[in-house]
Amino acid sequence: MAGNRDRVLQELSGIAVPGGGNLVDSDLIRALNVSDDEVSFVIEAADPMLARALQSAEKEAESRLRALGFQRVRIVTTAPAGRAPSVAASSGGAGTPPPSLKLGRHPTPQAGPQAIPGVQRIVAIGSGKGGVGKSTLTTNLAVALARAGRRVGVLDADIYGPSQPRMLGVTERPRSENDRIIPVHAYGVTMMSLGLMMKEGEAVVWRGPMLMGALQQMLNQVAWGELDVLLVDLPPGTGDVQLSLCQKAPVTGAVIVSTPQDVALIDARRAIDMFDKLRTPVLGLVENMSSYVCPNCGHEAHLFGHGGVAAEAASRGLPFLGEVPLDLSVRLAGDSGRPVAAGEGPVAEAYARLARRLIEDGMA
Ligand SMILES: Nc1ncnc2c1ncn2[C@@H]1O[C@H](COP(=O)(O)OP(=O)(O)OP(=O)(O)O)[C@@H](O)[C@H]1O
Repeated sequence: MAGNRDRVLQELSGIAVPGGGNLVDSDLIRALNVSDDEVSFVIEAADPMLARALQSAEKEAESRLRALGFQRVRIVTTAPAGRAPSVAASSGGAGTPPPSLKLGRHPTPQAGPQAIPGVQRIVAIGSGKGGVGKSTLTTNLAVALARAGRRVGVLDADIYGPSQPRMLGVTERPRSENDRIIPVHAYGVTMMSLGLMMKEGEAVVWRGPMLMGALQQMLNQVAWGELDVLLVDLPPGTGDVQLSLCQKAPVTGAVIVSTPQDVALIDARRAIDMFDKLRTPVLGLVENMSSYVCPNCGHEAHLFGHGGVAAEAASRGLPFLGEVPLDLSVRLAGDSGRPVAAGEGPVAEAYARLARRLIEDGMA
């Protein structure tokens, strides 16, 4: 009950913590769940020493909440096992001291979505299912938009599998200047990715709050400059990153990518429902791997079916933005860091059509 939750927060804000402040305004409470007779939450400390120092605050919270009438009170105090990975970014040359940037800190309290100065629109590219080509679409759409004269940025928020650096052929590390991260540029696109801050293959082991902190830094600490549109490559599914993005930034809307297969469409529906719940408009659907034209005989086959995404869009009253064929050149280009949209041919034209559609509809 909302009233119970407010009472719990009020009680917790009366409990002082070492170093000043209280449990609530020091942003230590996570996963608060309140029902009629039960309350549970996590106190997340920045390090194990602080976690130990917070034990008396935990005890006090438990007895105060029991005194409020809660039958069951479950509190867990945790701290990250290791230090957050620090940024290995350098200004390029060997021997240059690394800049004082650290990604993966806890999120700083923010009253609501915060605009990025100079950035006109933020468009999230999402999918319900992994591997449907969301990152490939983001890269190529960005390149096609840049070729059409738009000022485009790509924020690679696919935190568990950042692939924008590889697909845009970028290996240089971002620089820092006055505590700001200077993004990199390729094919006319301004880009920033966690993948540029980590060694290749290094798994990101951050948990929810640190992920949110990293995303917040990528939105607000990167010097994005003047952009008509910032495309955000989301991780697949419906999780913390999607939620944080819509809470921390004024997202113009989301484009959902799916293959025509039923299983992908089921997951795409989940993604659409999630954006509805987050009150982020779904700007439209894109069908990827739509058709396959045999390079030898020219026969067109529909390996994953065809038209399913357009039908889904029609049944939901959402715009169908267009389709991209299944073509070996897309993968080869992505793997070699030379996006297919930067060249010529039918696939590059498919991305150019999508870009024109977004521009005409005022989304980019
Ligand atoms: N239209 C296409 N034709 C051929 N191959 C494609 C096409 N679109 C994507 N691919 C290939 O499919 C694979 C998955 O694509 P991609 O990484 O973009 O998917 P994703 O949805 O972003 O996946 P993830 O779940 O990792 O975020 C890649 O190897 C990519 O090159």
